[in-house]
Amino acid sequence: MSLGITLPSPAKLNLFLHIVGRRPDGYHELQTLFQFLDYGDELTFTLTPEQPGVRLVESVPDVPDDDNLITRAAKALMEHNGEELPGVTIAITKRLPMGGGLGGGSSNAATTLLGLNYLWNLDLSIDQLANIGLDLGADVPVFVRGHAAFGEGVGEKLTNANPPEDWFVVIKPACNINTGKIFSEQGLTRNTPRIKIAPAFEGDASRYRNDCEGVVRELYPEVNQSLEWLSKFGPARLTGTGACIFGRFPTESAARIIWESKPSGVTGFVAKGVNVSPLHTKLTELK
Ligand SMILES: C[C@@](CO)(OP(=O)(O)O)[C@H](O)COP(=O)(O)OP(=O)(O)OC[C@H]1O[C@@H](n2ccc(N)nc2=O)[C@H](O)[C@@H]1O
Ligand SMILES: Nc1ncnc2c1ncn2[C@@H]1O[C@H](COP(=O)(O)OP(=O)(O)O)[C@@H](O)[C@H]1O
Repeated sequence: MSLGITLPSPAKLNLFLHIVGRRPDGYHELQTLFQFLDYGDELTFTLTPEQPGVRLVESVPDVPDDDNLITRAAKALMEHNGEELPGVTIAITKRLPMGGGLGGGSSNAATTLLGLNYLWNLDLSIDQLANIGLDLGADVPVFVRGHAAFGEGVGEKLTNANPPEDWFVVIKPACNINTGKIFSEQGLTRNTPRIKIAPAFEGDASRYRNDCEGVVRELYPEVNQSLEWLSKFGPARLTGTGACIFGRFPTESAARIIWESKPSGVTGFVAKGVNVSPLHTKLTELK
C-alpha cells in the first residue's frame, strides 16, 4: 500500500458567469463556464497508520484547521466510510490567492476527496465524491469531476464543455472580496436571460460576461483599474465574484509579452486553460 502522494489542486476560471434568477432560499441561480488552469496549489498526503485523525502540517492563514476545506473534506470521507481509517498528515503548498475567485479552497477539497479515496482504497465513484463535495461548496463538484463544464443551478449541474485552451494572464488586484457581500448587493444584475443550450463559446465570447463585474468595479477601484489596463490588450474579465481578473491570449508568448509589461506592483501569473483537470491527469498516470 502506498503511504504518500503529492497531487495538484488547480485553479478554475469562470470564463463567463451569468446570474439568471434566485432560489427561494436566496441563493442565486447561475449559468457559468468553468475551465481549469495548469496552475494551482499542491497537496501532499502521508498516511500515518500509527497516529489516527487528520492533521495539517501548516495552517492556512486566517483559517482555523477545523474549518479548512481540506480537513472538512477528509473528515467527510471518514464519516461517509463509517469505519476507522488510517490517520493522515496533509501538507499544502499554497500558490492561489484566497478569496480570489480562482476556487482554491474548493479545489483543495476536491483534491483531498480524490487523493484520500485513492490512498484509503475506498473505491467511491466520482458521483459519490461529487455529492460529498457539494456539501462543502458549490464549486467542489466541478473540481471532483475534472472536466471543463457549463454549470447551472448554483454551479452543481454540470455539462462537459470544450472551450478553447487559450493562455491567460491572471491578475490579483490588491483587495479581498467576500462572495456573500457581492451576492447581497442591491445593484447586482440578477435577470440575465437563460441560455437554452450549453454554449459552444468558440468565436462568440462577446455574448457572455460576468454579471458581478459592474458592482465589483464600483466597489473596488483596484479591480476597475486592473480591468482597464488588461482590456487594452484584448477581452478581460472577472472570475467568480473576484477579485482576480483574466485576459485571454492565443499563445503563451503573447500572454508573456503582456505579463512582462505589467505596471509595477501588479501580482498574478500566466497559465494555460485546460479542459481536463491536472489532478485527473496525474491520477490517471498513477493508476
Ligand atoms: C461565485 C462562485 C462561482 O464559481 O465562485 P467564487 O467567486 O466563490 O470562486 C461560486 O458559485 C460561489 O459558490 P460558494 O463558494 O459555494 O459560495 P460561498 O462562498 O459559500 O457563498 C457565500 C454566500 O454567497 C451567497 N451566494 C453564493 C452562491 C450563490 N450561487 N448564490 C448566493 O447567493 C450566499 O448568501 C452564500 O452564503
Ligand atoms: N484550503 C483552503 N484554501 C483556501 N481557502 C480556504 C481553505 N479552506 C477554507 N478556506 C476559506 O474559503 C474562502 C474562499 O477561498 P477560495 O476558494 O480560495 O476563494 P474563492 O471561493 O473566492 O475562489 C477563503 O477565504 C477561506 O476563508
